Amino acid sequence: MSQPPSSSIADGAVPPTLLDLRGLRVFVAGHRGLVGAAIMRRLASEDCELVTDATGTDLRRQEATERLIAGLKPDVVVVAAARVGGIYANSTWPASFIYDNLAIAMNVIQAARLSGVRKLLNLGSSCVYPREAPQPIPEEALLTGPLEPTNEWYAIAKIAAIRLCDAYRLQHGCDFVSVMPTNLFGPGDNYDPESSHVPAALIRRFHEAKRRGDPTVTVWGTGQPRREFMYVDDLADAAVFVLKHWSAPGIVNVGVGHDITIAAFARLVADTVGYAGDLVFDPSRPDGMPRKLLDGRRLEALGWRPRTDLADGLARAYADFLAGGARGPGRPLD
Ligand SMILES: NC(=O)C1=CN([C@@H]2O[C@H](COP(=O)(O)OP(=O)(O)OC[C@H]3O[C@@H](n4cnc5c(N)ncnc54)[C@H](OP(=O)(O)O)[C@@H]3O)[C@@H](O)[C@H]2O)C=CC1
Ligand SMILES: C[C@H]1O[C@H](OP(=O)(O)OP(=O)(O)OC[C@H]2O[C@@H](n3cnc4c(=O)[nH]c(N)nc43)[C@H](O)[C@@H]2O)[C@@H](O)[C@@H](O)C1=O
Repeated sequence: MSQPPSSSIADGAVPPTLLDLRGLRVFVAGHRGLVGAAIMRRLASEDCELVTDATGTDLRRQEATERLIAGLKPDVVVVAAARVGGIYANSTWPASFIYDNLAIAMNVIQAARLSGVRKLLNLGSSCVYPREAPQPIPEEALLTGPLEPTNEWYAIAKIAAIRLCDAYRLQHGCDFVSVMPTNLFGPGDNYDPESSHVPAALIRRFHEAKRRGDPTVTVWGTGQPRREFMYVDDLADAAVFVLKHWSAPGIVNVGVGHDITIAAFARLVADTVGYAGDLVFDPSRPDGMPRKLLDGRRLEALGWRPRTDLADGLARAYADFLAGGARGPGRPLD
């Protein structure tokens, strides 16, 4: 398992601390997920008390969620619990993606207010932006156009969560903030072929093809879409940075500042895994959003930078996969 970055702030560029985490009780909802586990690793180097839900409460249930959070009495909540999946899962199970994510956001945010939580960090996603948003995508592009159809249902739930945080700030004075990370990958990812995102899907597919000696591997879509990929421990570092140094309505993008075609990304994953065969593209599979590069200047202006290079991050993710770190598809659909 890779170590989280200790700090990514250049000397002399540290902005004022708005929240001192020392001695605070921090509840990470979804602490076993890709993002939640990375945030737990990062918070381990802060002098705070980590509290988790050992019982696996279904956060879609309002009363159970309110009971849980009232009992845990956290000062800070990170909402990393969500129904998450790649392009196939999002387009195949729209009801689960909109319902689960609306319910989790609504319940956790309300329970946090009721129990007097001092700060809440809501995890959104770059998929909240319109399909035809300008590139790189500034935060101001939110709600300016139609969404990408392959993840519209999920995006609507994620946008509702952003607006919940803003509404609670307006009406109740709650310090609830939202970050929009780009596509993530890293230790403990979901490697299920149906519900995974492209990094985990391709790591597994190339690994299995190498083991079997397959001459070709199929990559979904045309290979032409562009994506921006961030190693999840960098996102975790940004999340803790935002908790400490950001307090405002609206959203903050978290990206790496450059993107890559899926074709080039697939070749990089093949090289990481040591697969030397050919790639075959399957255009019968959806490409999804043509491009999704975030404008990260808002966070950059505060002094935060990512630190993990894509090839290095992929090597760490593959090492974790080989060491048995892969997670399954998560909670069943109902
Ligand atoms: N992965 C990515 O590329 C990106 C992720 N994000 C955002 O980060 C957040 C976390 O995503 P990620 O870590 O990848 O997702 P994962 O699927 O890896 O983890 C999701 C977590 O949510 C928990 N969970 C799901 N449903 C429920 C429920 N009904 N009640 C309680 N807990 C639940 C899971 O619990 P359990 O472990 O018990 O199953 C799991 O711990 C999401 O908001 C997502 O939008 C944003 C951009 C990119
Ligand atoms: C983070 C973001 O992620 C999701 O959006 P997405 O960026 O389209 O996610 P993806 O990782 O599944 O695909 C990226 C690209 O890669 C191509 N691709 C090739 N081969 C495989 C493949 O084998 N699996 C997958 N999943 N994609 C593949 C695929 O066709 C597409 O062009 C949202 O639904 C939503 O969950 C969200 O928030």
